[in-house]
Amino acid sequence: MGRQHALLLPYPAQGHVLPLMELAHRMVSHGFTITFINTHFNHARLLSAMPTFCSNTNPSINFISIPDGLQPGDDRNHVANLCKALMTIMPLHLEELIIKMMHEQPEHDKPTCLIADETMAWAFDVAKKTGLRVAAFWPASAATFTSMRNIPKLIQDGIIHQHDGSAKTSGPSGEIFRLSPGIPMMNVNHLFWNCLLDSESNKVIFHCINTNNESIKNAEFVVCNSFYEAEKPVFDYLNSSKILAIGPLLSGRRFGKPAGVFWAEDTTCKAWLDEQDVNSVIYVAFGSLAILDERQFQELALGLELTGRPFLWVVRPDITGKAIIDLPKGFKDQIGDRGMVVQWSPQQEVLAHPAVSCFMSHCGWNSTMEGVSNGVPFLCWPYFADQHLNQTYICDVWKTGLKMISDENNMITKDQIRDKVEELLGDGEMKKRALEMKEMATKGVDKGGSSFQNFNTFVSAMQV
Ligand SMILES: O=c1ccn([C@@H]2O[C@H](COP(=O)(O)OP(=O)(O)O[C@H]3O[C@H](CO)[C@@H](O)[C@H](O)[C@H]3O)[C@@H](O)[C@H]2O)c(=O)[nH]1
Repeated sequence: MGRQHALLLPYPAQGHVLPLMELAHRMVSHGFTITFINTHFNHARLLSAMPTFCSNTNPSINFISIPDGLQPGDDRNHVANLCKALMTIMPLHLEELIIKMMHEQPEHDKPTCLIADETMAWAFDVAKKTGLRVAAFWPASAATFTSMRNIPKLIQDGIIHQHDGSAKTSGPSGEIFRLSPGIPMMNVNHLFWNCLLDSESNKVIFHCINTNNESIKNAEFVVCNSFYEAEKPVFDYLNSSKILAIGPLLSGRRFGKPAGVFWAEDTTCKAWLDEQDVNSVIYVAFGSLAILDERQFQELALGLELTGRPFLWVVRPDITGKAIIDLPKGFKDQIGDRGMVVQWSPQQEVLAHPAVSCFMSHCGWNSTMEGVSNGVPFLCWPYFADQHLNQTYICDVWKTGLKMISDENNMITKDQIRDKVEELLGDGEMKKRALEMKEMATKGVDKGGSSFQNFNTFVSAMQV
């Protein structure tokens, strides 16, 4: 058996690149050579966040890039425009790349398979055409995956409209349904494609998902960054040997360094955490895409001040969508050493630090899995996409967190922030359950665990 050469293609966003890069490192440890295909735009970001990025990486991983179809200066956080551009332009570049590699590389080094993000399912058609084996990577929950695969059923059951996936029956809290007993309740208005900030984007993504539902039939496996024990009813409902839970990929104990981040990590917060009491620090971070309006941003700062507790707050340079970020007047003096603000943290290490007591999060799936695998309870502040459903898992299924709730002015107030922190940290049962989840997650990835075994099944099958 020769050394297998896998092409890995992420959706071009931080929450997708990071876990796929971790998968690349794990595959290398099982004898694969990897070509990791970023967009030109993200490749440049990775290099500017860490100039030694490529040279410091495992020599069995080769980084290359192709165009994403957008122009310089275009907004790449606009999910619908990005997806449209990717689907139109990228297939040609990917096909050209594969054909070139097939021609130019020596026999023992030719690519053998493509593992692409499920949201880039058009790539499976390209791979099939060029004779590569295909697997899909799904970076989020199996519940979200299931909701997308069940679009035909939701249409048939009269839950969503066929033309755009929106709710058929409307009400103040949307229509709530359950796909099958044990699966978390879902709100039609919170389905992934109904939650992308504007109706045009929702429609575009709904159509992408329908196209992907066809292309994914080409994939031999779907490897999912979740673990069986976290979503047992969903995996049982899917009842497919093709869908393999192999997560959590990103925890405190990662294989892969460098991390593959788009912003330089501020590692000074680790020394600051070392000086804090055990189980004392509120960690606040909203992933790579969420935006807070300026009023809400200021209120959050005041809320953290009001808690009187130490906090570590990730304020991404684009968190308010504006070039300049204004903290409330006098905030830094008021806070002194009690709080630390960074632009980007080494999050997996932060969450594994004993000083961290809770995680105020937008509930992106990676952040959710990272909190879970470190036994950290959550304060949930979802923004869009799958994050409401992830909140349902945290608060209603695993019961390891509390929901932050907007008031009539669409604000999460400073008083609520203080009160929810106190409620969460005063609830010993919540922490106990979080530690139980941690134990399950850890067991899953340890030798002999469910994710460990699924990963072995996957790599062995792709090596035949
Ligand atoms: O200061 C920070 C903040 C975040 N992260 C990392 O960045 C990743 C963020 O991923 P995630 O929590 O999933 O959030 P998003 O960046 O918002 O991810 C997008 O992709 C996810 C996977 O599909 C979806 O679940 C989200 O809704 C979607 O917004 C995580 O690994 C974090 O550890 C850092 O390393 N440092």
